[in-house]
Amino acid sequence: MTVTQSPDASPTPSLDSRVTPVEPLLAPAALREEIPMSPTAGETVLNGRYEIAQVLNGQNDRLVVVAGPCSIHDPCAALTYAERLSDLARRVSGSLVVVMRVYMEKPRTRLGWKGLISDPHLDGSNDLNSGLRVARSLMVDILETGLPIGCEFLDPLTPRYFSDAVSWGSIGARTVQSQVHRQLTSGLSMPVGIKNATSGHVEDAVDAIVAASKGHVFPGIDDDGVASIVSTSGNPECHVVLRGGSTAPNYGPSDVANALELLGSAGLPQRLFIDASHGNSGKDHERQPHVAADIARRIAGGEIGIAGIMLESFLAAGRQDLVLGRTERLAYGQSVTDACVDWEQTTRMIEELAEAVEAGRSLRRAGAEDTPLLAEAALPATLPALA
Ligand SMILES: O=C[C@H](O)[C@H](O)COP(=O)(O)O
Ligand SMILES: C=C(OP(=O)(O)O)C(=O)O
Repeated sequence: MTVTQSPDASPTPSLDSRVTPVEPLLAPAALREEIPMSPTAGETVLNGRYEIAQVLNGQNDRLVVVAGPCSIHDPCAALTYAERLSDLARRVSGSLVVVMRVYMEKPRTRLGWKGLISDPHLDGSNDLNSGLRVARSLMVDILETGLPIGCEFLDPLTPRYFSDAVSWGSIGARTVQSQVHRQLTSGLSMPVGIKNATSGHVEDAVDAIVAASKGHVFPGIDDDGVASIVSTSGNPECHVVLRGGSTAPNYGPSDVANALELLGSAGLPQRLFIDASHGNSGKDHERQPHVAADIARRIAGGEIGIAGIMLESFLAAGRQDLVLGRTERLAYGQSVTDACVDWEQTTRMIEELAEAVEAGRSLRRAGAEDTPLLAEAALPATLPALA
């Protein structure tokens, strides 16, 4: 068969038959210079990382609460939420380390809006350079309220643009088995929660923690955006997040005990987070308070394996459909991805969790022995020295 080629065809016809023009992406260093972090914001990031690591390794008996919208679509509403959460966080700081969920990248089951970095104008124009600017700028503003930030890392290139602003990272249920994400995690500078797979399998998260704890060498970009060979030293601060599965939740005492046993048999610290949303609430926001109340009751009763909880929460309850290009139709402060609990419910849940931590403490103080949250022997040799 003779293949004829048109005169204006690509000089490499086997390349790019499905790629429309490639455009330049701004460089990470240029973005960081354009939107710098103040010393106060930088201190919030480092304090957040330090406090979360201390809770994870049992040196601090508070509970980490990662709360915020399923996704950020409106920076103004997100900042209003941050200001409220920051006040609440200060009030409960004796019992809880509150981190705001600032999710800028959304992994989709099939198709859908992929988050503020991918499509900041919510109109399908996919203006990634603006998306990176809006995302970093909002993160810096949130840090100024004194709140540390948590987010999911989805694209392997984007962390260089904003990971310096993040105190807690997550690898999601859809990417937990991905080698690319495990390599990425091995080089992240903060504690990272690894979700169980959407199937409910916790083993995948344990495998990812082991893989990410070691150093890797892989392709990436440098601060100038140049394709580079990246070498990492491994991340010893990864932990499981139980998020439920497609057929059942996994926040109950036996689910936690099984996950802790899996961690123990892999030589990992026996502490984990629980996501009150997603598979643990069947994506029904009205079930989240029940999940959080159950966890609060168990913490008050002395259960010690739970280091953190995730809540999907925003100003208004529920969710709404996003029609690309029709943002004037959107209700203020309501999620455009998964349904969230509203601000009033969030306050009640966080206060209840703070009381539970205090009750658990009193129980331990009253006990004949002072039960450590994590036995010294269970700490991995690789844990970094905490200043
Ligand atoms: O947390 C958000 C969603 O659960 C996740 O991005 C998947 O969303 P989808 O199933 O609506 O695509
Ligand atoms: C996508 C998320 O969760 P999961 O990976 O558990 O589905 C999320 O927390 O936004």
